[in-house]
Amino acid sequence: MAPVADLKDELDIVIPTIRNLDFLEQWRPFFQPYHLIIVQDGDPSNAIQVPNGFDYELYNRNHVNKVLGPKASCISFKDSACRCFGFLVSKKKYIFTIDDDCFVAKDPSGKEINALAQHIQNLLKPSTPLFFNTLYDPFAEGADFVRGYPFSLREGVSTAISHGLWLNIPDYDAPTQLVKPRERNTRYVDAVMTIPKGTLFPMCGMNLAFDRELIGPAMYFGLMGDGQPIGRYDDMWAGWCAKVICDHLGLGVKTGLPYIWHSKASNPFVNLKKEYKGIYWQEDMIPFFQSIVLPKECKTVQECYIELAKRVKDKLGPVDPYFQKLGDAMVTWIEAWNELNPPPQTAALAHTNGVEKN
Ligand SMILES: O=c1ccn([C@@H]2O[C@H](COP(=O)(O)OP(=O)(O)O[C@H]3O[C@@H](CO)[C@H](O)[C@H]3O)[C@@H](O)[C@H]2O)c(=O)[nH]1
Ligand SMILES: [Mn+2]
Repeated sequence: MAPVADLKDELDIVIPTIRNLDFLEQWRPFFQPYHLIIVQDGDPSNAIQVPNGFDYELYNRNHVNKVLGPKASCISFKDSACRCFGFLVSKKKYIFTIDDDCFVAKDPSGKEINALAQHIQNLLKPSTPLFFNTLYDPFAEGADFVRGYPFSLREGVSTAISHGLWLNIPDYDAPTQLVKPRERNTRYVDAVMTIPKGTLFPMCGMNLAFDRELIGPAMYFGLMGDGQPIGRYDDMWAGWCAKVICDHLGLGVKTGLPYIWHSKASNPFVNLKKEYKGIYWQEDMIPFFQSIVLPKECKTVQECYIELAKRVKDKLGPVDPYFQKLGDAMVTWIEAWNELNPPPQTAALAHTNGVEKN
């Protein structure tokens, strides 16, 4: 792999955790130069030990409530969806988010995979959503555009999201887990490809990176877990919203390398209880997202997202009252995002007027 741009001052690593952070020892060579944002879920009185030598900030539920006040209602509790709070408070251009049961995988040659470096490569190089390159990522070393690929499209578009994959425990839904409890993913597919414009995909949050300045406000992981009728659709919801907005704004989404080693299979029966409404509702959710054509007046992610929230309430509200709540929470999320991430000119104005943001 070509030398990787050093983004240590431009990228935060966001980790949701309800367990412990021992997994960081394996990632130390790759992660130590980076700042970690740890979002501790569950009981805030539990002490989470962070291995020595890492630069980090840790937020538990008390911090979420303190930072957001009433807007904290949009941040899920007791679900990996809580990770999006880390996206909100970060001040960096890039985010890499990883689960605490994901370890360093090895490629077929036995070499340890620096997943972060591959995500950075994916994000810094253009995507090609408008015309599929059959030799996959044309910007990868040793690859290029194939014959017949229009030269007018070879510049590509900016990449907003890099979606990595998993060896060992694949990200299957509960019914599939129940039917195939011992199935392990041993296939290492050496490819990165752009997901074509107009095509949705199931975004998994366990090995994911994105450009926060390009798509951050759309990376809301919804209302899941405690007090909600659904779980384990956090990343899926964010992925569908983000992909529709990327398509509208001419941004790219890539999937494939890097792989991580996913070590823990969560309980399929517990997962089924969390997922079952989602499995049923997604037969309405997917046609909804496939039908979305955002107005040309929507020029920012926030404008797109607020429009999307309106349509969620309007079109999915009749499916279940949950979507009314979700639509409102999407608006709250954007309000929180704008409050914590004011546009530069606003921030500068607030500063000159002596209105220091605390
Ligand atoms: O209530 C919770 C549960 C978990 N977490 C943290 O979130 C991640 C993922 O947890 P886990 O590995 O148990 O979940 P999986 O079934 O393997 O994967 C799901 O998680 C999402 C992908 O990231 C997606 O919904 C499923 O693929 C770990 O870091 C837990 O510590 C939590 O914060 N709160
Ligand atoms: Mn897991």
